[in-house]
Amino acid sequence: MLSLSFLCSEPPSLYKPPQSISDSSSRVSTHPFPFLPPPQSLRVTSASPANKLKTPRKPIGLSPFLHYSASDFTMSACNGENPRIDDIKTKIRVVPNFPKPGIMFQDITTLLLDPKAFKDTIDLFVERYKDKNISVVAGIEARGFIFGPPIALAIGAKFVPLRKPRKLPGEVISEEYVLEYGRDCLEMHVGAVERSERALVVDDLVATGGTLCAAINLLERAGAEVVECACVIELPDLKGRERLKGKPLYILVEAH
Ligand SMILES: O=P(O)(O)OC[C@H]1O[C@H](OP(=O)(O)OP(=O)(O)O)[C@H](O)[C@@H]1O
Ligand SMILES: Nc1ncnc2[nH]cnc12
Repeated sequence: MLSLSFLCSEPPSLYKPPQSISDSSSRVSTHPFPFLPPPQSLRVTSASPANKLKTPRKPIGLSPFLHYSASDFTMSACNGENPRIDDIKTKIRVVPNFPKPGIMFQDITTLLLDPKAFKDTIDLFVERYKDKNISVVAGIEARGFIFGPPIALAIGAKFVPLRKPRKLPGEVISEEYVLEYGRDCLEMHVGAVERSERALVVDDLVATGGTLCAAINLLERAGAEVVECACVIELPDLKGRERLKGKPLYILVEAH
């Protein structure tokens, strides 16, 4: 097996612990759902470099936590996008101190329990990418495998899994990267992507941006053009979008 390994650049700043965590011994607290903790101050946004190219972003002040722009309202055929995003953000559980102390873990498994919110999530991405001539959706293990395939099927693109080391059986290229809580590596099958293909990278969350950076590097080394990266959640305080080599990032929800 041929394995070429490259190391992504260090993140500009790693995770800063939250100012107060009420329950440091337990990972789960209370929530509107009996079994879920309360949502953090999640801010809803569809801002991305791609949007900025189309329409200047102008918050219209619906709420201190909801930042909409004119372009947000034009991205959906019936202007129903923001209620959908509002609902999606309430379905994401925040688990303090997982997988280690100080991390506020954004848990999308609770979003998956709600078929409407899960479908709305996929639909929002499909509406954005269906006419963008994308031939490859590259999903990042593991949670990018949940959102990537339904998007790929809906827009008529192939799905390419970007996997953790030693999971793919064929010849691979590899990229190492630095995480919010450790180091890791992504691999892609040689031949899965052809030169000049237009690729979308999908994951559940961008934190430091190291994972997306590694994914972009893999696709570009194969000769593909990375059109955009798409995630459900961004942790903007970690400035991950600054590590994406100038590629646009589209997200549904910001978490602080
Ligand atoms: O922007 P970054 O700092 O690179 O972090 C984001 C990545 O971290 C999480 O995956 P994780 O590595 O925890 O793996 P998992 O999906 O297999 O749990 C998340 O699903 C992203 O892939
Ligand atoms: N805070 C977080 N929640 C969920 N996944 C993550 N990956 C990196 N940071 C994360």
